[in-house]
Amino acid sequence: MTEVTDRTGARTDGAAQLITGARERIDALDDRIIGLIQERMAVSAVIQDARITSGGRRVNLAREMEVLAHYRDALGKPGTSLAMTMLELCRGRI
Ligand SMILES: C=C(O[C@@H]1C=C(C(=O)O)C=C[C@H]1O)C(=O)O
Repeated sequence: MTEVTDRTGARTDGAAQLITGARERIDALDDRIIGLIQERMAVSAVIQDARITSGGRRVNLAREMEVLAHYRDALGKPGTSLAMTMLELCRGRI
């Protein structure tokens, strides 16, 4: 059993190679997801700043309900948790 196999938890070299390649794809996907979240945070900040400058409030709960429903419809109940975390990243804690 090679060192690669130890790191993956696989019991065969073939499985270890498959896992190593798939993990590289996951790391690349995670980089893209993080980049998209950072892009979303920047766009969200533009909206919040415009609303505050106009005399409004940072948070708009009706819109947040739409965002939460969007994620729940696509991903199920854990999608709601994911969206809540993302909203916190975008507008801070409320
Ligand atoms: C970006 C907005 O402002 C806030 C941030 C939101 C978001 O990041 O999706 C949603 C609603 C608001 O609480 C908006 O009103 O669209």
